[in-house]
Amino acid sequence: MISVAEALDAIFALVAPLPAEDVPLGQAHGRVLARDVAARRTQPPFSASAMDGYAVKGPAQTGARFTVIGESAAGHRFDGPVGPGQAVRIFTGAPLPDGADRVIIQEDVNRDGDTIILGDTLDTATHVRPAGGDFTAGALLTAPRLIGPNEVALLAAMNVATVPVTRRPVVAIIATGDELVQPGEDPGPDQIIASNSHGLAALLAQHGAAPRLLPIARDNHESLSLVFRLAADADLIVTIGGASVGDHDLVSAAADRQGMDRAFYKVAMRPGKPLMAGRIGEAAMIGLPGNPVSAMVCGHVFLLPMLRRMLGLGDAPAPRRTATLAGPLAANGPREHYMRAILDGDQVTVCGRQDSSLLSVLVEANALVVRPVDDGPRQSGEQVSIITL
Ligand SMILES: Nc1nc2c(c(=O)[nH]1)N[C@H]1C(S)=C(S)[C@@H](COP(=O)(O)OP(=O)(O)OC[C@H]3O[C@@H](n4cnc5c(N)ncnc54)[C@H](O)[C@@H]3O)O[C@H]1N2
Ligand code: MOO
Repeated sequence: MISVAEALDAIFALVAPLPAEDVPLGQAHGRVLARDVAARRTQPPFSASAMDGYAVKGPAQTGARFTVIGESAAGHRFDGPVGPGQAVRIFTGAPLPDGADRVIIQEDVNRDGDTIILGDTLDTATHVRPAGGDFTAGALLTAPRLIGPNEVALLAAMNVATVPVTRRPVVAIIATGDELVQPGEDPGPDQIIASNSHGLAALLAQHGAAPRLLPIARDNHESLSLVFRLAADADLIVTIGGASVGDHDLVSAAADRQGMDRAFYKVAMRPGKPLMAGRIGEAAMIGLPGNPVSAMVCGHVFLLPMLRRMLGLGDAPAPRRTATLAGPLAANGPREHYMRAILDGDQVTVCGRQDSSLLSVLVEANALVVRPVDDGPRQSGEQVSIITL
């Protein structure tokens, strides 16, 4: 059995960053910027007022008088210069008139017809936003990066209406097993509902993939071959279940029949031991264990890092941090253990039931405590490594 770190390295070697495609700005949220993008204009394109008030030129002291000669509003500039002793009524976002160097906020002004008299409590700020104060034409939003709402706003301000993003990885998800039916169907007496396939589809979609849930493959070679063929054009094929050593665990043999070039089988981790990975033709293939929590944990530990690599976001394991144990833990065995746990502030409580079939426990948990191989017993108050869910 190889270690989790070795398995992750082997998995990274199975995939490469995908090519870019152009999408309208309205579809860029949640995608990965594939190339640096240059601002197509300067923002603000002119010196602008930051406040509602009066644009004036020259020394502005308490009691000074200015004649109001016009108005500058956002979208409607005042045409012409402002000279000494003159003021232009101005509003936030409006172009600063030529000659003006300062905006006096209206709260600091008394107005009498076309004359303003500056009050006793003048602030010293100019309230002017210089041209290009945010960015200048040609300034870069650098890639790669995940495009969130803030990036969407910046790209819009840069007048970038079409955005180069990494193509979404197409991930075919194949649940396997005679015991499975889809949610909403009528299970027979010995059947259960396929769950982790749907959970993984959600996890992958949330992180930028295009998941495709294929029909459930039954525990025979014909069915498995048929569903594998449906997955042939995916970037990544994820099978669930049938990975262990039982008489009906046929995924490995079925993958071999599809010509799988195997990278590894079995990882020293818990849950997730019977994990396999390789390539089938143009696609990478990951075979996950069937236990619902095992599959979801492998999703966090292997699929998401793999997805980030395909999206061009680099090669890194699931981010970890430390937290303080709220209770003692027994020694760990020979497999790296990903224990479902509840993180509250800095305190982490490991859930009492760790069986890899318990989705209700996974839903209560918001973190995985990562126990190294052969980690000794841990006391309450000790620092442990965690992955947040
Ligand atoms: N003799 C041994 N038995 C087992 C070993 C072992 O080393 N020696 N390993 C155990 C471990 S660890 C795991 S994990 C499981 C994994 O087995 P498989 O990957 O072959 O998974 P299945 O047997 O097909 O299913 C396990 C379990 O999960 C349920 N399942 C499967 N797919 C789904 C799905 N899409 N949604 C919901 N539930 C699913 C399935 O009904 C089983 O209950 O093997 C141990 N055995
Ligand atoms: O590895 Mo299995 O995933 O422990 O339940």
